Amino acid sequence: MTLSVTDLSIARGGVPVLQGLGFDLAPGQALVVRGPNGIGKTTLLRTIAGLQPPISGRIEGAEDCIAYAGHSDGIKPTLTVTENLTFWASVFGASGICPALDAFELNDLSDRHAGNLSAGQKRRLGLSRLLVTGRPIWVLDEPTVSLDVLAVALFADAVRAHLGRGGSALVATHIDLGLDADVLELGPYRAVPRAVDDFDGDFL
Ligand SMILES: Nc1ncnc2c1ncn2[C@@H]1O[C@H](COP(=O)(O)OP(=O)(O)OP(=O)(O)O)[C@@H](O)[C@H]1O
Repeated sequence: MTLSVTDLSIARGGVPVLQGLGFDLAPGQALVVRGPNGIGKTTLLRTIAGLQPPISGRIEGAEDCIAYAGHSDGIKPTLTVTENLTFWASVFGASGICPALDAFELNDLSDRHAGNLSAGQKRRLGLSRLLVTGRPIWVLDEPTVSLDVLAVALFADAVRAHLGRGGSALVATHIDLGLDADVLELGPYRAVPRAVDDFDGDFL
């Protein structure tokens, strides 16, 4: 399934941040979203994941196809690692959790309560959820935060394997993941602030 974004304009907190954005993300493709702090990477990914509406524009091919990993890991702290993955597998109808445990080297932690894991371990658990969703389009917001060098490599391997299976990935990151990826630079799409002259005199 190709994700197709056309003439997209988006806002955060009621303030336009990006406008006129368009791109396609095809099966097997990774697209790295780049831009300085505050330009709208998170806002773009939230919009594509369906967590907020755009101002205007079209997003096609996303419905029931997106697995989103945002800043929050979304883990259930009172459940063990295995119980968390089993819960998500049941939600998404996945047949097993072993590939997820293996890919993120979680087997030794499988009986630990998720709330007692370190930040990087929690992040590995949160990312492992991607593998039990069965969804083809991974939308990932700063996925490597808290990960050490080994875990970053595990994550990059998981993305490569996903692309090899015909999946795709849209990744906002400030680091080089070593992926064979295209780059979507958001600078040219920064929304133009309204000129002071555009405001009604009574408002000012
Ligand atoms: N909850 C919010 N309410 C209002 N404005 C927000 C909110 N969250 C972010 N913003 C603003 O929206 C704009 C876009 O923020 P966003 O988080 O999408 O940027 P980003 O490119 O992901 O930044 P970073 O690289 O720092 O994570 C920024 O100006 C930010 O200050």
